[in-house]
Amino acid sequence: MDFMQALRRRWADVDSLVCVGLDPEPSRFPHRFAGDDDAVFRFCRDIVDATAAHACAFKPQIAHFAALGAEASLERLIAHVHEVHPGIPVILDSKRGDIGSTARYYATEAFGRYGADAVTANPYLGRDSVQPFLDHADRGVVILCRTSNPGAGDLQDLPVDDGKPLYQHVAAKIAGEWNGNGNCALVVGATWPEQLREVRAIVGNMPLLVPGVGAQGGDVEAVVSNAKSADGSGLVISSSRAILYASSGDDYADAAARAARDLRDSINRYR
Ligand SMILES: O=c1ccn([C@@H]2O[C@H](COP(=O)(O)O)[C@@H](O)[C@H]2O)c(=O)[nH]1
Repeated sequence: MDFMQALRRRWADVDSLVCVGLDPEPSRFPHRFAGDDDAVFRFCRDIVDATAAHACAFKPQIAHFAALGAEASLERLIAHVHEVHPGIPVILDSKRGDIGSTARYYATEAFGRYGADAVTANPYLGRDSVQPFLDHADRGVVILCRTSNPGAGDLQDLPVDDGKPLYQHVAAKIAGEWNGNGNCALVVGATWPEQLREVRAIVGNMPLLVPGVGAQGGDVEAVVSNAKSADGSGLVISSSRAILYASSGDDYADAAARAARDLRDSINRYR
């Protein structure tokens, strides 16, 4: 089953648009992990196992592992998801973007080394820089369009040609030209509900990865109302810190499960 099929099946099977972000920060781990050499893997594994029933996808952020020298933990974590929770797609958030000859290696890193089902990519260098990812037709390529951060508009809102902002051209180009294999999705931040509405109008039913609820304060009702697809799905709404660190006590896994379930329920109220 390819990434898009797996995602659609998962939306339906668990009636959830929640993506659980995996952004390990050892200083925020519960005390029981102090001195544990394998803390990054074990903490993330516990979160995965506790939240899987409510998740349409998992999204590990590569810098959170690489900065700790914990790439091996990331490999094991993704293998764990595939082995213990088959059918839940893993989106590796690495936002890669480089000339084509190097991008080939980034594609091998994401899909070969880590075994991710999808990867985030930066379109700034143009189509040839994303093509090595697009060529993996069974994997998803989730391309930055209108990011969740405060400075997103610095470049992404610059008017192009007809006065429309750059992010709308990115959305149109990817939906119209880069999606020949049907494996593209876009990143649009939950913090920008109006832009979400604009992008949905441009891309039809293409999946949107939407980070920015939870710790960044995005409004769930506005996200879902403005950006759901025609059938009430189409969204991968990602939350990391609000789920991972819902409790710093020994109930961290149960608290994470409750946070993921509550987010699912709150999203479903507006679908
Ligand atoms: O526009 C973007 C693209 C990616 N991210 C990533 O999502 C998570 C958000 O974490 P929270 O704790 O839920 O705020 C993080 O890994 C970012 O790198 C994003 O926030 N915005």
